[in-house]
Amino acid sequence: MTDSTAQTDLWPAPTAPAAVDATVQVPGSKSVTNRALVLAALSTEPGWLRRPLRSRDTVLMADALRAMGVQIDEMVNPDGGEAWRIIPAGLHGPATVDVGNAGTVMRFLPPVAALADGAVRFQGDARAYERPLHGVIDALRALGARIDDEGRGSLPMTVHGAGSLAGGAVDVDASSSSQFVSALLLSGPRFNKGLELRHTGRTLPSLPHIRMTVDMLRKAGAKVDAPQYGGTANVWRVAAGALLGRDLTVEPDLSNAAPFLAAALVTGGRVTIPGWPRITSQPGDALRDLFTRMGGSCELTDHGLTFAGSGRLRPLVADLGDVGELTPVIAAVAALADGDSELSGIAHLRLHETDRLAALAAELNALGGDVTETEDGLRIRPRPLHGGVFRTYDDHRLATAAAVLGLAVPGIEVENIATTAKTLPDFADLWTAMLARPGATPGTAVAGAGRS
Ligand SMILES: O=C(O)C1=C[C@@H](OP(=O)(O)O)[C@@H](O)[C@H](O)C1
Ligand SMILES: C=C(OP(=O)(O)O)C(=O)O
Repeated sequence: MTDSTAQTDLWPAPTAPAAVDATVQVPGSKSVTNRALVLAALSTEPGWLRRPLRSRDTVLMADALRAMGVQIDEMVNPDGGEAWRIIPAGLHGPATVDVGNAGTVMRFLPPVAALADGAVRFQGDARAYERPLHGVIDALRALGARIDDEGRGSLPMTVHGAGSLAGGAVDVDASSSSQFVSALLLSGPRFNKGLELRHTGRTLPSLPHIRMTVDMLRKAGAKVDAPQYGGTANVWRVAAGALLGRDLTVEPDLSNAAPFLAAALVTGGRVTIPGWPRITSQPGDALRDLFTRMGGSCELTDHGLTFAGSGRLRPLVADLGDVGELTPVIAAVAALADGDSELSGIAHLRLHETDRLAALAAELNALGGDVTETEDGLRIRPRPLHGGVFRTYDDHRLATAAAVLGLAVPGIEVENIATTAKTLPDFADLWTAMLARPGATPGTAVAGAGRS
């Protein structure tokens, strides 16, 4: 959780002047956008991506694919947002890929590079060199790829693509990141023998994200056998075959809806997220259940999701292993609740943008909280909190979690709010606009036993 950012760049988190009453248009899903870009690049024909997320992670993905020969034209979508036209081409090196600190770019693209003709160099932010990649590197080597990582098992590295990859059966321990599985599955149809992937690890985080991968592969025409989730089977099979170009409209990013829904919960207000899908593989859909358990209620209609707080914040005892990326905002709400929370199943968060368990404990405790790390999660005992600097460790979800706390705790200054550009560049403006809504009822109390 090294903090490389100077503390001079501080954003005063606004307190909620009243119960929020707002409609928030949340931009497109990072996970869907970056999967769609990879699948489109591997297709046999051009495709469209409508309302894609434009953020640091997705621009890095698009630029990396362009560096390997894919054409991506950016246009205005007639129904709003942008439309990206993706025109696949023979993938080739030499190329350099900047992964930034995007797990999706650093894990999903090495298999694509193995299919390219030529050398593809991977580099990125300092933190990207610490995040695990061995599952992808070892698997690709077993499937026939040549990779020069100077024995590190992590970035930086060069994939020496041979224009094709044998493929076949491989064992992968993906207990440190589900993205190892998604990465190999996404390129699997283009391997000569397809792919048979057996997960050997004791745990497998973020299953909904793997389900999203399988779902999007099938919609692109791939033949995929997936284990019954929740069962004991652990083998995925992808048949070799062509991927079809699609015309896909990207759903709003439901994980990025978390801070806005949390605002309804914390202020006893109401927030509507238009376009919330009725059926989705996004893990953020679990917020409907999790935040209802924490004291709110929700209604899902054809217009979207309306979530209302009750003025009361209940603690949460939950295994968040499926939905790890929701943890920082949930932890912020839990720190304001009227009882002790226990969040488990999230040891792998130590390997995310920063060590999220250490960072959340340190920053909440610096404001007067009582948070301890457990072997696989956090124990959060609400205490009266006071203002102060909330360090964000270049982690977008630490920054949005701090904004949630700031609604109820005066004087919180968020370091480097601009780090939200990883997945939600408009965050600060959306937040301010949400709080300025004329529908707000002045004088409504803000919930939270933990605030000062
Ligand atoms: O495949 C994806 O799009 C993601 C998978 C998850 O990664 P981990 O399994 O490493 O947690 C998640 O946390 C990340 O934000 C996005
Ligand atoms: C873990 C996350 O990102 P990444 O795709 O970089 O793994 C996240 O967005 O919470």
